[in-house]
Amino acid sequence: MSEALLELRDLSGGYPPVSVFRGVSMSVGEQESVGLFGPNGHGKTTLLKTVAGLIDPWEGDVVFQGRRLNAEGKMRPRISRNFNYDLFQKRRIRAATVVEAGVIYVMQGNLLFPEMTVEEVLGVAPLAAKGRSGVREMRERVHHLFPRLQERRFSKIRYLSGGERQMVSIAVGLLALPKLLILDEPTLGLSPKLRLELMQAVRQIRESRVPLIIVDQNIEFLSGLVDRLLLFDHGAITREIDAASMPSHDEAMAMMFGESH
Ligand SMILES: Nc1ncnc2c1ncn2[C@@H]1O[C@H](COP(=O)(O)OP(=O)(O)OP(=O)(O)O)[C@@H](O)[C@H]1O
Repeated sequence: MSEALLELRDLSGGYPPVSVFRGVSMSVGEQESVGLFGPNGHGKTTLLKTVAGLIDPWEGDVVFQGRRLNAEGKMRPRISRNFNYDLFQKRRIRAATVVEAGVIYVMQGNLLFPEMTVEEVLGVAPLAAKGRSGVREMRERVHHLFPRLQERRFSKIRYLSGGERQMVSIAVGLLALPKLLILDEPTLGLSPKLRLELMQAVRQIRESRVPLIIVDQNIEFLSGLVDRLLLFDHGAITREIDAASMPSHDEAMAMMFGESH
C-alpha cells in the first residue's frame, strides 16, 4: 500500500454523553480513494465531522501527513456549571487546523450562504487554500466539471436546485485545493438526472487523482470509484474490502446483517 496520508488511530467520539463511534482505525494512502458504506444513523457523518474538526474526538488520534491534528489525550468530563459551557471548553481539534492541513470536508446538505451568488461563493472558496498554488488551474477544472454553474453564476444560492447547490459545495471543496477531499453522500436526495451528472463529476475528480473519502448509499457507484471499501456498522469499521472483490449491494447488506436482511 502507498504511504498513509490520513491515519485515524483508535478514534472514538459522539455527542456527549452519547457515544457514536468507537475504536476506529483506518488510513488513506497518497492518491487513494476509500469508500464508507453502512446503514443510516450508524455514525459515518459523526466520524467525518470529527476528522474535519467540527466535533471533538473523545479518544484516539487524527494524523495527517504524519502530524497529529488533535490535542493529545482523552476528552475530560465537563465540570463547568456555566450554561454556555461549550463556549469555554477548550477544543481538542480545530476545523481551521484541519483545513489548513489540506483536509476538506464537503458536508451533507446545503450549508451555503443563500444570499450570495454562485460567483461570489466560488470567489471566496480559494481563501481556504491559504496561498497554495494551483487555484487558476482548479477554477478551469471546476468550470469543466460543472458547466451548469457557469450558466448560473449570477444566481443567488437560494434559487438553485438541490443538485446545483451540491455542485457548488463540491466546487468550493475543490477550490480549497484539497490534499484529501471528503464527500459525505454527494448524491443524496437528487433527481436521477442530476444524480448521474454528479456521479460523473465525482468520477472525474477521482480520475484526476485527488485522494478521496466518500460516503454513499449506492454501492455500485462506490465500487467503480474506490480502491477500498470499508463497511461501517454500529459505530465501527466491521470489514475492509479491496477493489478486486467489491460486493453487490445485496452482498454488502448480507455481510453486515446476515442473509435475512
Ligand atoms: N447533533 C447531534 N446531536 C446528538 N445526536 C446526533 C447529532 N447528530 C447526529 N446524532 C445521532 O448520532 C447518530 C449517528 O448519526 P450520523 O449522522 O453520524 O449517522 P450516519 O451513519 O452518517 O447516517 P446518515 O447517513 O443518515 O447521515 C444517530 O443516532 C444520530 O441521531
